[in-house]
Amino acid sequence: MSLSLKKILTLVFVREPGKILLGMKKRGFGCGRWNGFGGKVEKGETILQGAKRELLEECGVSAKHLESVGLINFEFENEPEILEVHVFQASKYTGEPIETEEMRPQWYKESEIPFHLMWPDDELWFPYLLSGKQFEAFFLFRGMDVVLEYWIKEKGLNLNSFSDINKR
Ligand SMILES: Nc1nc2c([nH]c(=O)n2[C@H]2C[C@H](O)[C@@H](COP(=O)(O)OP(=O)(O)OP(=O)(O)O)O2)c(=O)[nH]1
Repeated sequence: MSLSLKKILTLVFVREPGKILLGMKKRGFGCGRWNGFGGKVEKGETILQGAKRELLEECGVSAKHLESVGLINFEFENEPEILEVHVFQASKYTGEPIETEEMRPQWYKESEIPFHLMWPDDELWFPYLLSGKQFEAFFLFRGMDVVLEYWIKEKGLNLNSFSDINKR
């Protein structure tokens, strides 16, 4: 039996027409990078509940409805654990974003997303998120900065329609 350890995580992007809410991660994993809001799903909660809880905890925004947009598996070279990240977007929400101990939120125009200050894979799948296409993706990292291999496919399409299969 192969031992694959999977950690289930959430990632939520709050959207307004032409704008997206990002947060500067102030501590822990991904510190110093702009990202959506999210974290580990806790025991006893659903993925959706976990996503809403993290969004509220990290920036004070309460999502009325979350739409599922993506599923990304991350592997890190020489590490057994796989991160399964469930990506959502919220366009209906209450509350104004506030800074918390974990995140400093800021609205960005969709045309001015600071990819050079984000996880390097984000630039590759954001086009799907921004154009409202559901997607699945896989990234193999060396450390935190180098993507060794990846694929991205639009959900619902078959293997022949992979939009990217790459080795770098
Ligand atoms: N955009 C983007 N987000 C990522 C990548 N990898 C990755 O784990 N994330 C997200 C998923 C989660 O939202 C977040 C990591 O969660 P976390 O470790 O901060 O979880 P947490 O808040 O429960 O952690 P903790 O500090 O409370 O222990 O980063 C990536 O490559 N790109």
